[in-house]
Amino acid sequence: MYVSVVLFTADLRLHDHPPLRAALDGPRQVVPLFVRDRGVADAGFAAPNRLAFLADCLRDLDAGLRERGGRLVVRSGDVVEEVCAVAAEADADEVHMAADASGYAQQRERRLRRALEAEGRRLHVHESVTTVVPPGRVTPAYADHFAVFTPYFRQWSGQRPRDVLGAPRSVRVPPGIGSDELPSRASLPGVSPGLAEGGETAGRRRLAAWLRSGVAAYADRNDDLAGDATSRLSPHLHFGTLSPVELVHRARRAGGEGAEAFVRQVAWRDFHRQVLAARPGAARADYRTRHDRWRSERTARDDIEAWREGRTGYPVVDAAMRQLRHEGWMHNRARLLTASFLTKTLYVDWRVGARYFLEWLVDGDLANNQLNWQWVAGTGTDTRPNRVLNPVTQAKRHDPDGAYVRRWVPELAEVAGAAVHEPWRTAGPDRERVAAYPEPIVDLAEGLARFRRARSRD
Ligand SMILES: Cc1cc2nc3c(=O)[nH]c(=O)nc-3n(C[C@H](O)[C@H](O)[C@H](O)COP(=O)(O)OP(=O)(O)OC[C@H]3O[C@@H](n4cnc5c(N)ncnc54)[C@H](O)[C@@H]3O)c2cc1C
Repeated sequence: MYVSVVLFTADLRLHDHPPLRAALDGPRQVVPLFVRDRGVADAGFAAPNRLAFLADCLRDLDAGLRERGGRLVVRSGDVVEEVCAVAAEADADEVHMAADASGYAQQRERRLRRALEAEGRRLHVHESVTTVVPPGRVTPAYADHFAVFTPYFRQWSGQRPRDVLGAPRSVRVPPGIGSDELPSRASLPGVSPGLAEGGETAGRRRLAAWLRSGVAAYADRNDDLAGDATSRLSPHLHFGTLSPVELVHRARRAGGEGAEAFVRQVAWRDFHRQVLAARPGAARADYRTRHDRWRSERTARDDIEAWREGRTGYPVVDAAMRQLRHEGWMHNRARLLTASFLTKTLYVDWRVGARYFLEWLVDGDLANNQLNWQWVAGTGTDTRPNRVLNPVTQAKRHDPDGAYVRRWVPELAEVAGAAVHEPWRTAGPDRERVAAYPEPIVDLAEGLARFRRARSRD
């Protein structure tokens, strides 16, 4: 019997799964494998919220495989050693997996190919994580990648994504392959109380609800902080419990302005992946440096701590940072505001903020996080380096009646209307009512002047 191993990575689903479909093509047995990779933990990427979501995903994937006569094999350790060990145990002929963008993922693929070929086995790599332009795909007109979103999107829109693949009806796993126990979210410490449920079942439910009653209004409402009118599909896209190809097909089928705007936003995810695939170093270093001499972490320690804990005295910034800790997720507009506040008002290195986001975000994703941080800090692709988002005017525009701030900052719950967005100064008229709320840690004009002085040195 021909045996294949399917290594699940950032594609923890059964629907529209090219590696699984290829492995099942013909009379074959398959070992569906997930490795809890020591390399990912060593890189500091194993944060509690993502581990909890991942535990849900693995349990759901195992349940789906069992319904089809199979099961998920889970191993822990070095990914290459574990895949080779399982392939040897199962006497497998080949391994199938998805391509991905980060330097780590590219190195993993190279190591795995070498190790498997040394044992006479083949590695097949599929496009399962992106939608249209896959990581590492060279586009002759733009050397190795697109640095500007608009021409990228033009090319992206001109290509029809491949057809959606159905979930398999049955999966036959060879007997006797040992597996670790499946992890469970209940046993994990430090998880946000409002964390969403993981897994393909939850993801498909969310997608169906979004297409039914959310996407049509996306173009008008996606920046409405209190309305929560975005899809919240990002953790499902990050873990691959939803296929981006299926998502785009179904959104386009729904049609209309909202769906178009939504699909354009999904293309940003591919855009960042093709940048990271070509420039893996951009996960750590400036993509396009401005030679910033950021305040040192020691000098800015108190400001950084206030920002992390949501007590800067700027209500919308504090609301967003508290939402992050409570839910492990934050609205895109809030991510933009808080990142701008850290890098351009406090003048703190974008890496400090990016690291903190990765500690908490359930969708924390190297490509999207690091490159969005750089976009805001003005060191990234396609960016306006000196644009600063004023947290007060932005809050009045995107949370006009203050509902978002009042939801997350209970000290301000009694303050009516848009007045809630003003930083609460000692001399202010409502100060007594909001005595528990902190003084602003920085004067906006001073923060901006510091930023402009620093950038004008270039
Ligand atoms: C500083 C900063 C850090 C960020 N870190 C991450 C991160 O770690 N992981 C992450 O998935 N997104 C990140 N984003 C992008 C964006 O904020 C989130 O994708 C979005 O808020 C997720 O919510 P949603 O699924 O409701 O988005 P929707 O508005 O419903 O969009 C649908 C999907 O499109 C993609 N998308 C939307 N906006 C962007 C964008 N700007 N860049 C790339 N893809 C996008 C996401 O996959 C998202 O799920 C970051 C943005 C900023 C400004």
